[in-house]
Amino acid sequence: MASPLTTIYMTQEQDKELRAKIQTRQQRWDEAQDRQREHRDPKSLVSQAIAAALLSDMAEATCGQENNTDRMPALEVGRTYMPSTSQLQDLKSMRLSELLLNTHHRGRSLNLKRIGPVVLQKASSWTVVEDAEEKGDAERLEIVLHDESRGERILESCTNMIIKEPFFTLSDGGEPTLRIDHPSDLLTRSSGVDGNDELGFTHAAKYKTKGNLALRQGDLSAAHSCYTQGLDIALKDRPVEDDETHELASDIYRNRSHVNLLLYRFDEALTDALSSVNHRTDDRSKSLDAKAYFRAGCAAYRLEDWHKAKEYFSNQQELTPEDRDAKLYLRKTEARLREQNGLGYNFQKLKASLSRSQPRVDAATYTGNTAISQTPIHGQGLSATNDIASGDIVLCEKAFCTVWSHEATAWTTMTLDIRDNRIRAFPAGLAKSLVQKLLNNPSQIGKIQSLFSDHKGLKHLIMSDGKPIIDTFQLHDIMCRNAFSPGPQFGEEDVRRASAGLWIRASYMNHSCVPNTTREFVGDLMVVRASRDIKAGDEITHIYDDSSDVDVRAESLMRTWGFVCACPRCRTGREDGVEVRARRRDLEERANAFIERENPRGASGLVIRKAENLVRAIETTYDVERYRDLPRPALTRLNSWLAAARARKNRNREI
Ligand SMILES: C[S@@+](CC[C@H](N)C(=O)[O-])C[C@H]1O[C@@H](n2cnc3c(N)ncnc32)[C@H](O)[C@@H]1O
Repeated sequence: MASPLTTIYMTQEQDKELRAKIQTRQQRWDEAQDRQREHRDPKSLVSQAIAAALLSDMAEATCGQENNTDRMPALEVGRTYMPSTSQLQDLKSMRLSELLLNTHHRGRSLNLKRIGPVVLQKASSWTVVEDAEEKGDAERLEIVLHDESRGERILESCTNMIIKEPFFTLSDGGEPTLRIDHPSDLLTRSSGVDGNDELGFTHAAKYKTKGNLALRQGDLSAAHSCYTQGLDIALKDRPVEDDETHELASDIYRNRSHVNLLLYRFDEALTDALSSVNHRTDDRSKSLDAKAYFRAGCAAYRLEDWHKAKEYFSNQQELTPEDRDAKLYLRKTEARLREQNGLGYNFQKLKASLSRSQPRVDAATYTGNTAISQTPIHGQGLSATNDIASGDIVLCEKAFCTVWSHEATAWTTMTLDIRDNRIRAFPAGLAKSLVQKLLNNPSQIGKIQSLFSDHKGLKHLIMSDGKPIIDTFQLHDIMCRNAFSPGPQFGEEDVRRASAGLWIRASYMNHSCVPNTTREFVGDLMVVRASRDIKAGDEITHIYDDSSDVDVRAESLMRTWGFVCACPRCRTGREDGVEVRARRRDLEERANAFIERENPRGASGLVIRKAENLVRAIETTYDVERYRDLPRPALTRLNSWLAAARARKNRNREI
């Protein structure tokens, strides 16, 4: 995506191979349908897992990163199903031996124990599990794509787990498997933390101490578990009015807020920090409350709720007027509020703050010139709330989520979508980061769910057993229709690990081949400017794919966004006929080769005349009448080259 998401064009051979690889699964399916569910010997399954784990470790050690598209993991997509939205208490427990192949066991739950190592593959992780209560049988359990929580691999970090409404099917390799696509279908109890200690106040204090120790050792997940258990005990057994318990609970909330900030769980960090505030007037309490407000402010800042952040940092400053952090963060928050209110960005400063290790800007989103509304082009879109002059900012949006090609989290996978039989490049790394961010911060789920996608999925946030329900198929389709690439800002782009991001407000902009805006990126800040005067009420459009040839553009618009563009430019382009378009493509290629070869600085009169001849030749491929109000993109680069060469020549003459 100079355009949208990086398209990886595969050779016919590669395309055939990939389809074959994915489709052998179908044959295995047909074979498996006839098979009775066999007894699965735990020992042999565990041995398979050990061998596979060793092999995948060796592959990792010897190959490192794959270096061609063949080796990109391939996923079949489009076989969607809903995540479980039931509470565990409403599900009837079942045994592993009752599983039926190709079945979603709705209304049931499985209590399992991991008995094998975890085999880590790029697109999934799998292990071996047995029934927690009925030994003797075992099955393969696989998490597709999203085996991560709080920065830890989920399967590796737990031994006991419950699957809600289990889906028993075949893996890509044809193995009967308990498959988990939606992270909320799996409930785990973290290993290493004993939840069955004697209850009582002294133990809540013990958990606090254990949590502090885990925090010092950098084990954030364990620290979080300890604090949570400490809070459970403290709040369950003693009335909160009890002073001692109240103070202990406050301490644990404040500490857990700190851990949550480190875990990027800003929703809980905010509620924890506010729950810990005591409003007492002695110096010690004031200082602890100031600390809590600082944490609440940081959480609100990361959630980009600038008004709340300002309120909390102001509360902190009131309690501890000399605190330098409070002053610094108040200043930063006020700068964000100015940006949000349209009082301008310091682009120079923002650009200077960027580097490969810091590719994201500290800036707010400004959407003031736009409104979301129904549009004639398609569904919802953006319209201008006031007149915007050519060159002025329409909106500036900080990405909700990005991954950069040079970051470890970036990776692209190839998908074959069985709904339209098309192969696409999918930013799987971005998908994982997005799921993680939403699981960590359920308050953000609604705005993502409202974005356009083909798979409708869930309409609003549902919490179940303390977890937000995430429909990963819905997120997959949302990403396919809305993600963009911020381009190669920090060095070469690697197609196997393409940079990609999601900008929520900008996602509402429909495509036009004659758009009224341009977009550029400053790190993860998308800056959209008017490319001509826009009147209040006009729809704001940008170009999803700017290939100059109508067929190339149409293929990309259909492959990536699933629509046929009916604009005058596409209509006129098609009317040109095959021969004229082929001639134009050929001339454009010659023009591009010319530009690569010839430097406009110091170009001789002869070279300039060559460029002028090429311009004239390309112009003959555009019918004057039909193209009167339409752009002629095959000329854009060459005309810029000519303008630069002539300007240089004139300057030389003046000297
Ligand atoms: C990023 S969304 C744009 C917002 C979308 N209209 C909505 O209702 O939220 C992209 C999707 O909008 C539709 N779309 C955008 N521009 C279009 C156009 N010029 N013609 C037809 N459909 C378009 C396509 O379905 C595309 O996949």
